[in-house]
Parts: sequence; C-alpha cells; structure tokens
Amino acid sequence: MAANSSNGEQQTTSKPPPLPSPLRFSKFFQDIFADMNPNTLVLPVQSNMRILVTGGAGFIGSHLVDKLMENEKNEVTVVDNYFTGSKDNLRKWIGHPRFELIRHDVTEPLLIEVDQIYHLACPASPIFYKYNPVKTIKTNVIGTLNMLGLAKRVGARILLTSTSEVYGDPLIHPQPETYWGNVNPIGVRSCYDEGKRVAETLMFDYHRQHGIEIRIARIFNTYGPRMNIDDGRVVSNFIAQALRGESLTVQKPGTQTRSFCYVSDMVDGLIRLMEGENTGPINIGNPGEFTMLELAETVKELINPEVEIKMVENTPDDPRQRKPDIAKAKELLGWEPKVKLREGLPLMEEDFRLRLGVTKKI
Ligand SMILES: NC(=O)c1ccc[n+]([C@@H]2O[C@H](COP(=O)([O-])OP(=O)(O)OC[C@H]3O[C@@H](n4cnc5c(N)ncnc54)[C@H](O)[C@@H]3O)[C@@H](O)[C@H]2O)c1
Ligand SMILES: O=c1ccn([C@@H]2O[C@H](COP(=O)(O)OP(=O)(O)O[C@H]3OC[C@@H](O)[C@H](O)[C@H]3O)[C@@H](O)[C@H]2O)c(=O)[nH]1
Repeated sequence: MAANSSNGEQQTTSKPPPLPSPLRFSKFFQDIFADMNPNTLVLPVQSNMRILVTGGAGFIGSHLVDKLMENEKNEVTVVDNYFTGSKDNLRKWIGHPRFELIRHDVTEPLLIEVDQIYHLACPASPIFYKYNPVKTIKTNVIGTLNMLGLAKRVGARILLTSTSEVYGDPLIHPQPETYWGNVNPIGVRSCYDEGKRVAETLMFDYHRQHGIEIRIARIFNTYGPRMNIDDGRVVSNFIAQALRGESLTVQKPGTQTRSFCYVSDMVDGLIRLMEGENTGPINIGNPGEFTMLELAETVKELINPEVEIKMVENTPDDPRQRKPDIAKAKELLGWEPKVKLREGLPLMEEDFRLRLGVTKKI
C-alpha cells in the first residue's frame, strides 16, 4: 500500500484495494490462486500484466507503449479518440498479438479487464485544449471518473498524468509537490489546469474511499519525436519553423521560463512511479530552466542559423516561470533525467526532418 502524500500528512489509506475482477482468475489464470484473501493475494510472476494506456496514440502515450511492449509479459491495450493522437504513432504494434487498439472516448464508460491503467487521455497543447474547453474539462473530470470506476471494478492500479499546470502561475520557484499553486479558476486555461486539479482530487477520493491504488505524476513540459508538427507547443513550433525557414515566434515577453524533459526520460519516470510504492503526486520533469528567448536562440544555432526570431503577442495567463523540484522523484523513484536539451533537440530535429521531407545540408 502506498505511503504518505506530498504534504507529509497521512492522507493515504491502508484499506485493501478491491479484488481483481473474477475474470482475472477464470479467463487466464484458472487454478493459479489457491488463496483468494485480498491481503495475502500475490499475483504470480509468470502471469501477463494487462495494461491499459488511455491516450496511447498521442505523443507521450505512444512512447510509453513502445517501452511497455518491450516486456514480453505485458499485454497492452490503447484507447484513444484520435483528437490529437494518431494510429500512425502505433503502426509498428498494430496486429501484434500482445497489442490491442480501441477507438474510444474516455468520457464514455469502458468495460474491459486490466491490471494497470496509465491514464493519459487529454489534449495537452494549449491550442488544442482551448479549442473545445467544455470537452477538455469533461475529459479530465468524467474521463478520470470513468477510469477510476474501471480501476475499482477490476481492482487495477491507476496512474494519472497530471501536470505542472496545477501550479498555475507559480509564486514559489522551483515548484515542490507541497505547493498548492496559483491558478485562475475562470481563465481560458482553467479547463485544463483546474480539470487536472479535479482529476487529482478524484484520484485521492477514490483511494481513500475505495482503497484504489493510485499514482499521480505531475509532468513538466516534455518534448521529443512524434509531437504533432503543428501541435502549437513551443519546442515543436520552433523546430518546424526553423526547418521551414520561417521566423521563430517568441511570445512576449520572451523572458518566461520552462523546463524541458526529453520523452524517454519521462517514460522511464512514469513506469518507475507505476511500479513503485508511492501514490505521489510526484513531479517528473527536467530542472534545466530556459527562457523562451534562450530556447529560440538554441534552436536557431543548432538547426538553422539563418532564421529570424520575432516577438509576437502572448495568450492570457501564460505562466511566467516553471521549474520542477525533483527531490522527491530522486529519493522515492531513484529517477532523474539524463537527456540535456542540447542532446534532445537534434533527436527531435531528425524526426521532424523526415516527416517534413527537409534534408540536412552538408
Ligand atoms: N507533453 C507535455 O509536456 C505534458 C505536460 C504535462 C502533462 N501532460 C499530460 O500527459 C498526457 C499526454 O500528453 P501528450 O503530450 O502526449 O499529448 P497528446 O495530445 O499528444 O496526447 C493525448 C492523447 O489523448 C487522446 N485523447 C484526448 N482526449 C481524449 C478522450 N476524450 N478520449 C480518448 N482519448 C483522448 C488524444 O487523441 C491523444 O492521443 C496528457 O494527459 C497531458 O495532460 C503532458
Ligand atoms: O510559438 C510559440 C509557442 C509558445 N511559446 C511560449 O512558450 C511557452 C511554453 O508554451 P507551450 O504552449 O509549449 O506550453 P505551456 O508550458 O504553456 O503548457 C504546457 O505545459 C504543461 C503541459 O501540461 C501542457 O502539455 C502544455 O500545455 C509559453 O510561455 C508560450 O508563451 C512561444 O514563445 N512561441
């Protein structure tokens, strides 16, 4: 059972998690379990782990699926409504006997049998989550309720990919998990950041009330191959602009900061959190902090020194600074990021060149 919450208070529960669904025993594992007592029940190591990844056709989700599929004991099911994700991200697994892809919207109930749920489904780029804010908040609230209902019914452990946006425009820097945030509840970003805050609340309420095993990751800005070319987020924008020979659009004032984590580090952190003993919330991100002007200069230097940098208008409530305190991830998960920004950008450039059909001049 998981340990204390981030505030150091005993907010977790020692209630036993619900028993796995009877199908867990009848369909796949007849005769394996002699002892059905939930307190002593240990799943045999030789059994396959049935893992659901919601939002698995998206950027982080598809990299997570790649990593999970490396383990021959994992059977992976993805559900996705393809709003910002694509089957193309999963093409190498389609038809694989341990892989299943279901077109499904998490705002509708889902009845399947699984042991673990990585719940990622939610548009993450501000352009996309603001496009239909009511749908975004439904995805965060009703979608998370549905996945918690599923976890409760089948006794699965569930991990939520929350976000650094729960800290809003932070007044404490860097942000530890104990910080409660500075969030505008009625702004244009609220569908996402307040939505994720409610999702975190639901996770803890299901944990305390029903004994559900929960894990919460607070993800900081993540980048890497497979981001949508016109995703709208800053790293993908700058790389696509540099490769197309367009000006890099720095939103004013340009001094706002972000900390960028390469996607392989992120996936490693998420799996460690799921497999570990702590509920979280735990920050997962790279503490290397850059202003948007510094990021633009770096992309220009590495990818196309000929492009210009132009200042453009910003959008409301843009957080002015953001950097994770990752002491907890280091201590509890033995995790810290390995890939520096200057190493990760060229890996992403390679993928964007292929997709945009822009070859490198030698
Ligand atoms: N990438 C980041 O920097 C970052 C930072 C913080 C948190 N996160 C969180 O990580 C998760 C994945 O982010 P990402 O960057 O891969 O984004 P993404 O947009 O590439 O992936 C999200 C996936 O969820 C799917 N989806 C959206 N709404 C859905 C719904 N109602 N039902 C089913 N599927 C739905 C999309 O089609 C897409 O495949 C999200 O929960 C996001 O909030 C990401
Ligand atoms: O073309 C651009 C795009 C963005 N920006 C700036 O770059 C910074 C980062 O913007 P992004 O749109 O990439 O992402 P944000 O940091 O605002 O939010 C992100 O962080 C938390 C995650 O949960 C989300 O996935 C994502 O919304 C902002 O200050 C924005 O103003 C630019 O300067 N130019």
